[in-house]
Amino acid sequence: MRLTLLGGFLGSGKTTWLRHHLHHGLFADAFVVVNEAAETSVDDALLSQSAELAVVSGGCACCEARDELVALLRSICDKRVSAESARPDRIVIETSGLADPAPIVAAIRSDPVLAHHIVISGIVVAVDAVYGLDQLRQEPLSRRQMELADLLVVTKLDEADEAALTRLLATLKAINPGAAISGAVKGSDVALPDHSGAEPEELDALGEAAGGLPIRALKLDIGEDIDWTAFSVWLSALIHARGDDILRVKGVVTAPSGRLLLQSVRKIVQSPEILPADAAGDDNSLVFIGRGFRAEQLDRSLRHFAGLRG
Ligand SMILES: Nc1nc2c(ncn2[C@@H]2O[C@H](COP(=O)(O)OP(=O)(O)OP(=O)(O)O)[C@@H](O)[C@H]2O)c(=O)[nH]1
Repeated sequence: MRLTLLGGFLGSGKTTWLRHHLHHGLFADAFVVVNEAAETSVDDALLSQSAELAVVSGGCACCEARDELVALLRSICDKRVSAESARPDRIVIETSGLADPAPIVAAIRSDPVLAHHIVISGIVVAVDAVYGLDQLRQEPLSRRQMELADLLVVTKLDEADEAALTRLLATLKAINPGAAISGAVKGSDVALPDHSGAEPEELDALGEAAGGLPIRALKLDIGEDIDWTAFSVWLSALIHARGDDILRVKGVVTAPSGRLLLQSVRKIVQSPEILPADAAGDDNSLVFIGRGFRAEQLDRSLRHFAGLRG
């Protein structure tokens, strides 16, 4: 089986790109494994409509959940052998935004069963056209992900400033000259601008601590009796004020207008997407990923703002 590892930093556009390619043939019939750093079922709610799917949610597949991932891949190999079927012939693993692809590749290659059945055919890394350069400057993990890619997919070209984009492209070329680079808008391939004359950024060496405090994921239950207007004002204000620390928010809420997928990447908030009533997913909890805040602080702030006790 050919295996594609799909990585990229928090909110870089992995799920959007994969969802598009599941619908449009590149990964038709692939078995999809989604790895989430936090327990949120947003990605499987979005992807389960188009693929056979399994979720590894006990942490990042490069560390805490590595054994879980290996066991899952072994079970896919066993089923294929016992069914004497050529399917699936392809696996895609969407890693969490906090995963380093290298230990995942090493875990697959060093397991005798997996090494026998699985060929790693490529590491695809999504790069956010808006925040990619900042992430290269500040986040050691993000830089490592981009350095390891065989294919760098620069996403969100529709949001990017052209000068910053050509600088990002030149910098990607400089840090990973062997990788192919493509562009995407909402998953569809889009031509990249000419960046042959652009100067790459001189990146400083990043120690492991360069990103400051560790990035953590936490889940906030918001309950069912919340005042939705107060909640949405609170969330917008929070992201506006702390969007450099709160790197990613996502979750599903049951609001009066239906089941809504809410998400933001730093200060960019997506318009809520209405999910089918029967799509997978836990409602009324949001996952916040970032640094410099605690669950109790967020909970207290929300309750105070929304006038809730408890
Ligand atoms: N404007 C625009 N928004 C995009 C594009 N691709 C993704 N997004 C938005 O960016 C946000 C994050 O996209 P996802 O595909 O969920 O990113 P991800 O890398 O899977 O996120 P995590 O799994 O949480 O790390 C969502 O709000 C998407 O709708 C794009 O090409 N253009």
